[in-house]
Amino acid sequence: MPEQTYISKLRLTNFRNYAALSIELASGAVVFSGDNGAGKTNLLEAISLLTPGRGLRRAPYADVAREGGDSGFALHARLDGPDGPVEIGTGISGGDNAGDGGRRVRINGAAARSADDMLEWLRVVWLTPAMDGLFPGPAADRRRFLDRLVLAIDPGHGARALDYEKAMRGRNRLLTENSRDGAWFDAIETQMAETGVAIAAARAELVRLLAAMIDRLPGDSPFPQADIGLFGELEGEVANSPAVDVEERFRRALAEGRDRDRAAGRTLDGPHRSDLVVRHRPKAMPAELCSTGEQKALLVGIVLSHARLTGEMSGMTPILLLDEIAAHLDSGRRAALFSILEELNCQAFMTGTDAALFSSLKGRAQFLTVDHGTVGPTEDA
Ligand SMILES: Nc1ncnc2c1ncn2[C@@H]1O[C@H](COP(=O)(O)OP(=O)(O)OP(=O)(O)O)[C@@H](O)[C@H]1O
Repeated sequence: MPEQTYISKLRLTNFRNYAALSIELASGAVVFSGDNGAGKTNLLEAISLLTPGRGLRRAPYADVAREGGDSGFALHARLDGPDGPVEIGTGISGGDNAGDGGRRVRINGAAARSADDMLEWLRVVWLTPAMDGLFPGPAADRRRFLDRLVLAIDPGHGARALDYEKAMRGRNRLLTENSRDGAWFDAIETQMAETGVAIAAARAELVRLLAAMIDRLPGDSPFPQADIGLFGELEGEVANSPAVDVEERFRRALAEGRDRDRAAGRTLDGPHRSDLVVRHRPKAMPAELCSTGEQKALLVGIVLSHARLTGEMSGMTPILLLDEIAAHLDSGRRAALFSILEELNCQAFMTGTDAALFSSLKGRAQFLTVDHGTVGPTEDA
């Protein structure tokens, strides 16, 4: 059984529409309700910055800093978990160069080497309305979703992806500059082959483990089982051949593809072109052809299975951010979601304009009302 990790206290300074906020949080379900524009998603965004990356909106930090503030922002969380309380702080300082150097992270008062260090203490996973178009939408969004799923069980994945992108940008520059510097190409392509195959292997492993977890969803679950797979040459090869052989083949393919890629002005093959393929198992239908509600239910099933996997792999329960989760779910599905969340023992933040959608959680959740930069207990909850 993974041990529960949860945020017991959250403090925001100059974060979006919050000038200063300090709230105590319960360990299970937490419901934020309030009018449109009150600041519910902003709270989830703050929590999503407790994991590496730019958070659930992928916004530039300059946009996150409160309008009318000093161009900086800070957030601070107190975590309670198996290792006792941990204090995590992150933000950017104000002034002319706000955010230029990325955001700073402090853990228990000491500067972290990188944002990846936060993964030692907590894993955060989210589902937002922006992800409703994930299946019919562009492959890049599914790749990003997939890579976030990998990161939650394999903290080295972020650095790997950055190294690959950096090398690929270098190669693309050589291509567009029409460079013939073979030694320089060789060096960059070797790096792309190493990191690219590592990325493909990590994705393939995640899909294998997650598929096994999805199989544990009951066949009659309101969140249908998904068949998941990867579309990508490297991901296919790593399943069947030793990584060194795949690396060598990819390195050779890159070298042989230079003229073609030069004509295209960019690298045409590699894990940056792969895709996550999802099918609705009970309907035997590609996910992108399912109804909006069916797609949402599929996605919820994947995210819940992934939460279970993350707990089992990392030994700590992930923190779930479920923005406007009740909107597309009928009351039966909502009740099923709440009981799965309780069984997973995760701290789960849920938002909605109407607290009544969460009424079956009365007495089992913390209800907070958000009102233009303030947060207080919801009356009648
Ligand atoms: N940098 C910023 N400084 C001040 N206010 C901001 C900043 N960025 C966004 N806001 C404000 O935050 C509010 C949006 O908050 P948020 O998206 O959290 O709303 P919400 O409660 O989730 O609403 P909805 O129910 O419509 O999704 C808007 O009023 C917006 O103007």
